[in-house]
Amino acid sequence: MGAPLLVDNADLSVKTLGACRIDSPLMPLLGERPTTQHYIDEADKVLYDDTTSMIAARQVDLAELPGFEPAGPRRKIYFDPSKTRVGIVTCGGLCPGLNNVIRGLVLELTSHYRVRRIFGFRNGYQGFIARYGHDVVDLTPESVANIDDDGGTILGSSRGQQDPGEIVDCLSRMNINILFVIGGDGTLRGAKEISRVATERGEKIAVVGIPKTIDNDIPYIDQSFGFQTAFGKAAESIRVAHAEATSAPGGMGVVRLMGRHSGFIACYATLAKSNADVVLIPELPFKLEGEGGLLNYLRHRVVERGHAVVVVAEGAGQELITDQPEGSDASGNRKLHDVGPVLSRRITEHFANEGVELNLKYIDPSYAIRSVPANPYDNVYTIRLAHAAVHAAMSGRTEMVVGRWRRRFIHIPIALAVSQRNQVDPAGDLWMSVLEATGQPPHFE
Ligand SMILES: Nc1ncnc2c1ncn2[C@@H]1O[C@H](COP(=O)(O)OP(=O)(O)O)[C@@H](O)[C@H]1O
Ligand SMILES: O=P(O)(O)OC[C@H]1O[C@](O)(COP(=O)(O)O)[C@@H](O)[C@@H]1O
Ligand SMILES: [Mg+2]
Repeated sequence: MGAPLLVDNADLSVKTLGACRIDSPLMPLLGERPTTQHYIDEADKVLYDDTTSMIAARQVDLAELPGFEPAGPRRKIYFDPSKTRVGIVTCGGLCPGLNNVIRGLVLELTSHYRVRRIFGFRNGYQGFIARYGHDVVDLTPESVANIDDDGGTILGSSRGQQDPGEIVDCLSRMNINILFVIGGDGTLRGAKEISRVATERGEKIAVVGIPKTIDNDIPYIDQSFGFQTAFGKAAESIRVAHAEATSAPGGMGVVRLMGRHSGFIACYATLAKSNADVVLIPELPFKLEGEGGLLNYLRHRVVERGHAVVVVAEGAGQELITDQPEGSDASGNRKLHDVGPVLSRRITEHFANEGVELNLKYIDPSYAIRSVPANPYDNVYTIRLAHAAVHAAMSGRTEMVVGRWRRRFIHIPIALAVSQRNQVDPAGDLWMSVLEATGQPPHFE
């Protein structure tokens, strides 16, 4: 759940393609400046641990404390901008802000580094594979100027595994030096494979990721881009559910939100509009029946208050559904059972058995929360991530992603970014806030 203390400097060290010998065109902007609370020098580190007890537990000297490499422009870079060719790809499910990242990469590459050739690969990793026949897209400042007005991705996306060898063949044929991958854990595993094959072949290709996850499930990132937009949109459904529930006798709203393995959207959307009575997340199994079960709790709530609102993340309560077939999607992700309708049916049956009036309204806004344009916060966040990714790649960093950790922009090795899943910690302060806001018991058991 939380980040393990076992991480050390070796896990945080970022690979590079070689020595940086070229003066960065950003030198005039950069100059010489020391680390402050608003700026980190490239030679400095961002501490992994951020409490005195965590640092004390290390029992090492200050210089040995594990730290992330800070993001930002380097004074010397690896690639010669005038000869650098760049590819960009978006993979996996949609997330608000994908177009913003594409736009940010293109604008930074062209306006500051004067890179001249940027190719967009269509429909995820399929775009590299000849038999799919997807054209590459020339990306220019003009072509990306206003793409951030729309949700989705102008490049398209896909699931389904592709051969990293064929992907590297394509990159070599096109003389591409830098590949930016925008995607989640699956995409980043793919990116790591691409980087491995390129290295085996002696190809100097920088592979830099901008982590995309609407579920906020990639670790070492305070919050993923698009997440704030998504939970803000999800909160609207909770508001609607509350209005329905309070406007009918025995009113109940059930809102199902995305979140396969991590209940962050459910928690944040609930806190953004504190009128849910119960939040159910994948991290916390719950019981329906019995004195301490969910059904009993909801019935009391409706009898006492006249209404109730339940927010359920899609991965919650999977253990309760045994009569639906198992399956997986094209990328091998397990297909989940649809908990919302099952939960609604069980609530309806329970109220009927107990003779308590119920007016249940079920709302599932799933795709409506991830296909929207980014909000102003995510506009800012995505452009800053894009800037950081371009600086990292031009300096020859590879097999890494950019992220924001404790408000500092940092480089994270892909291996570390996919080493575990970020989840809501039932013993953490986020879940405590949810319990405070809803008044629900810590467990339904
Ligand atoms: N272990 C892996 N190695 C190589 N490619 C992978 C791996 N896991 C997933 N991928 C590929 O990455 C792409 C996106 O993965 P997916 O799981 O659909 O989305 P996300 O990146 O959001 O997790 C797909 O083309 C998928 O086949
Ligand atoms: O229906 P699709 O396109 O396969 O995607 C749906 C799934 O992707 C997710 O949004 C997770 O994707 P990310 O966290 O990688 O963005 C799940 O919450 C959701 O079930
Ligand atoms: Mg994934």
